Amino acid sequence: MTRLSFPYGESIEWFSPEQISNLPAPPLKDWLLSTCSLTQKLKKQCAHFEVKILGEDTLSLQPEDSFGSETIWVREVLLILDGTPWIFARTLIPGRLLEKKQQEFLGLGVRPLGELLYSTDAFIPGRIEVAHFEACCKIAKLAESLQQDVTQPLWGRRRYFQYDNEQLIVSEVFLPAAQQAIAKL
Ligand SMILES: C=C(O[C@@H]1C=C(C(=O)O)C=C[C@H]1O)C(=O)O
Repeated sequence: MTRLSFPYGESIEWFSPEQISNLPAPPLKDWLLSTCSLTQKLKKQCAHFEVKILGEDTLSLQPEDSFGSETIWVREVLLILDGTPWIFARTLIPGRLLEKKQQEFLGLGVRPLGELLYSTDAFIPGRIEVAHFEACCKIAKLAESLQQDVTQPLWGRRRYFQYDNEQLIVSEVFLPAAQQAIAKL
C-alpha cells in the first residue's frame, strides 16, 4: 500500500505534447498547454481561491527528478476553488536557485507561487510537458482521499522556468473536480 503522505509527487514520465497522440480535447487541452499563470485562470472560475500547503522540504530526489542538483527544495500544494481541490501542484527548486531567492520562495506561505513567477521578467517560462496518470498512482490516491473518484486518467503538465542560469520545474495535476468543471466551460 502506497504511503499517502508528502512528498506525493513521484518520478513521472513526462512527454512533449507532440509525442502524445491522445491529448484531451479542448478546453482541457488548452488549460494543459496554457503559458499564462494557472493561478490567474483558476481565480476566474471561483469566488474564493486558496492554496493549501501539503509540504515543503529539501529532499534528495531520484536522478530523473533532480535535474543535476544534489538537493532540491520541494513544495507541494493543493489549489482549492470555493472549497474544492482542483490542482495538485509540485514545485522543484534546485538548491543553487533557492539560495538566490531564498526569502521569496521560503516566505511564500499560502500565497500562490505564480504571484512570484509572473511578477517579474526574471523568471522566463520555458517548455511544457504533459503526462497522464492512471488510478493506481499516488496522486490518484491523493484525489481519492479528497473524496474525488478517479474514473478516468488524470492529466498533468510540467513547466520549466529559467532564472539566470538555473531552472525550476512546476508540475500541476488536474484533479477530477477540475477536469469535470473544465469540460463544462
Ligand atoms: C506557477 C503558478 O503558481 C501556481 C501556484 C503554485 C504554488 O503556490 O505552489 C504552484 C503551481 C501553480 O499552479 C501559476 O500560477 O502558474
